[in-house]
Amino acid sequence: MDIRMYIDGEWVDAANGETRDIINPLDQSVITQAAEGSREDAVKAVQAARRAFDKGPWAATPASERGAYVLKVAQLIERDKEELAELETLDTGKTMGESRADMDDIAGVFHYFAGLADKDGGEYIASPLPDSDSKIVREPVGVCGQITPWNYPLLQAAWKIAPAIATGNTIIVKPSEITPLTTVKVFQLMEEAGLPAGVANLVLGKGTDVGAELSESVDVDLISFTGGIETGRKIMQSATSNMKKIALELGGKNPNIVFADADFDLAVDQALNAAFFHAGQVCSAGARLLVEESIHDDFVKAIVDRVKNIRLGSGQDEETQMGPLISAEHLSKVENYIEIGKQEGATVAVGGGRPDDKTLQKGFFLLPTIFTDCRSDMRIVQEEIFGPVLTVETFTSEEEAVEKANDTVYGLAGATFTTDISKAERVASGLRLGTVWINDFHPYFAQAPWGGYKQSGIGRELGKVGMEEYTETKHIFRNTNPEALNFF
Ligand SMILES: NC(=O)c1ccc[n+]([C@@H]2O[C@H](COP(=O)([O-])OP(=O)(O)OC[C@H]3O[C@@H](n4cnc5c(N)ncnc54)[C@H](O)[C@@H]3O)[C@@H](O)[C@H]2O)c1
Ligand SMILES: C[N+](C)(C)CC=O
Repeated sequence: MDIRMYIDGEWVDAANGETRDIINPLDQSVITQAAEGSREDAVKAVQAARRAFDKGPWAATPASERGAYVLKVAQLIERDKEELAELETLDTGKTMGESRADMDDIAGVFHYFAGLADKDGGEYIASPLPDSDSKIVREPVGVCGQITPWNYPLLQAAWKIAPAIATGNTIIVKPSEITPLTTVKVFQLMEEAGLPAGVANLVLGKGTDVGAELSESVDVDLISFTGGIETGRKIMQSATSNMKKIALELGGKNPNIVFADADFDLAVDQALNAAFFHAGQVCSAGARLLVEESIHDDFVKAIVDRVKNIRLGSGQDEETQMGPLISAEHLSKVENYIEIGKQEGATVAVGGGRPDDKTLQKGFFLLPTIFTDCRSDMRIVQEEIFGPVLTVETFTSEEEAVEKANDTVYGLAGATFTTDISKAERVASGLRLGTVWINDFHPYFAQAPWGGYKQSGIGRELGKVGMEEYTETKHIFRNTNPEALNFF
């Protein structure tokens, strides 16, 4: 597959000719080489997007027509779903089941925003002044930079691309430099759908070059970023160059609260799903288990027994339940956290190292790991590890559970398991999180907003509110009987 950039309707190599090896996390083989863009390429893409917004017809194209383009992209994604899923698995190591679920979500997101594109006709409000009309309309923000991470490469891009182009913006997408494959493929599909030149641009390359250029550029009106908290901080600072709008989807340290009255088997099953789906490399992973003290020992025994049976392997093998981590660098970061946990006095109940299986030695595999005897003040409980590592704490009252769950700088998502629905509703209301699941973990879909409280982010993606992030609100006031005031 030709991994080049798409700028102003043309597929191009990096201006300086640089390329990067794209590594398969399963066995460290080189999948392909990708163009490695620089600031120079980012500047060209911003200029193309600027021209397409300021001079092109895109923003003024009827919303129903823009919606039709977005719908066409959805249909092309559905047509190529299996190929896209295979590419995502190759690039990230996630299982084919996980990749197929991503592709379903991605097609759903394009369908949803295609449908919303022409639904907002503005609104008249009751003007308090006589002889006047007062109308509120929403218009596109302008040129949008969109920076995405490696864990859900295409899904996170789709959440940004679909609402942005549906509302008449022009975009420059910068995927993670280590996982560009599916984003490139979807740009090929957008070209096939007939999107005009300059409306959607793709620049590959490092965050510190391409990403920084997009965040600093005074020609970019909005930056939408999904990634780590420290990168988010830098982007927020760079965005002050022209006070661009920012949307930040950052990390999480997500609590999963299990009460003694929960359906035990369901809660065990979902605690594993929460923590180990995609090897825990999920912003909303339920990495922090809070179990009511009276069932702690039984619960830990049950999850440890099941964790021992999790099948590690190639994402392409339909029997595999957990793939490798994304890179050598990330594996070493997660292993370091396991050492920190031991030094802090937590107990490794299961896992804690790399697998012995000889067939897995070339991949970035780590055994699913559970720490017990954890305290809220430990680094492994407070910091986002972003790997298959679960910490377990206990509580003895509803109030203590909520207090402990809220005791991190993050506020992305979390869950509670109980058969007492009133208790579940009280807990959901007490949690300072953007998403709360009751008796479930992980569901998200195009219709519901996604985003974080506290340091998990700013703004929301998905839902109507996610669409509004890509619009400016304008008040148009018309005096229907103008007369001179003669003040001066
Ligand atoms: N809240 C959410 O919805 C959500 C979803 C997925 C991932 N995440 C978070 O993403 C993180 C993992 O992803 P990652 O390791 O790719 O994150 P990262 O912050 O290292 O990188 C994300 C993107 O930012 C770019 N980047 C890096 N430095 C930059 C800079 N100085 N200026 C501009 N761009 C820069 C990278 O090249 C990449 O494209 C985790 O913290 C995870 O929780 C959050
Ligand atoms: C937003 N989500 C859950 C799809 C991916 C987070 O990493």
